[in-house]
Amino acid sequence: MQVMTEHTERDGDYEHHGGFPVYAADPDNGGPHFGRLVEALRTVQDLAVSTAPPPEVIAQAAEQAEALAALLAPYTAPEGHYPAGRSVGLPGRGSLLMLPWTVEKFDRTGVRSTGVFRRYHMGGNGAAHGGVLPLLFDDLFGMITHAAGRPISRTGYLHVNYRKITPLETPLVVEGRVDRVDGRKTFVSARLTEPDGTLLADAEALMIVLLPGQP
Ligand SMILES: CCCCCCCC/C=C\CCCCCCCC(=O)SCCNC(=O)CCNC(=O)[C@H](O)C(C)(C)COP(=O)(O)OP(=O)(O)OC[C@H]1O[C@@H](n2cnc3c(N)ncnc32)[C@H](O)[C@@H]1OP(=O)(O)O
Repeated sequence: MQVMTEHTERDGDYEHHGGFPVYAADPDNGGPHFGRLVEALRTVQDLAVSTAPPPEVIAQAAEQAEALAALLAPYTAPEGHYPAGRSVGLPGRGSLLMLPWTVEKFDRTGVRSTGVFRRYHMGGNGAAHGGVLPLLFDDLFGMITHAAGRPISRTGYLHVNYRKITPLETPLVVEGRVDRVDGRKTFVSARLTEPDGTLLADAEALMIVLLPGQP
């Protein structure tokens, strides 16, 4: 996967990143234990929304969670200086906010990512929550815009068509591309499918290049 490297082909005005801080991928993916920590925390998230332990177990879990928070709290760092979101070799770039998906293709012609929605992402009746699909598409559209060499852009609008119930714990594919560029505007689209091509959802969005200094 090629992300924000010196070799990525870019538009001439690429360096105008609005007011964004300068980010760089973390080549170490947060070091030898970070991926393990993120996966353990994801499993805790899955269990936190799907278990009904007795009060004494909840009390024990609360104590351990509070102890973990106290362990990490002294190490807060400025945006762009922690591995979460920059560990491009980890599912969801090592960010708990992102879906734990793996980028398989990342170039000017588009981005493809594969993964599953987990228990944590459930809405109702065993299906993925409607709100996590825009999250998946929005992050994909950010990557597509980036992979196409466009300057840092923000989402102007994002439209999702929910075509079919999105299952949990089922390998899925999301793939999208730039459809059209018009000045600062990048029109992008993507499809979420099962491996056999069954369409679950599709989306289109407008990504707008930030002006110098724009937040
Ligand atoms: C990381 C480390 C290394 C590893 C890297 C791994 C890969 C990384 C990949 C990726 C990186 C991540 C990159 C970030 C991605 C983030 C994505 C988001 O979710 S952003 C959050 C949600 N979006 C907002 O919060 C925007 C809020 N809105 C705004 O800030 C403004 O509206 C803004 C800047 C988007 C535009 O405002 P104006 O005043 O500059 O521009 P105006 O004139 O309004 O619009 C420009 C053109 O766009 C049209 N336009 C604007 N909004 C529209 C809309 N909603 N519908 C239709 N047209 C719209 C306008 O009509 C105008 O068009 P005409 O030039 O006249 O043709």
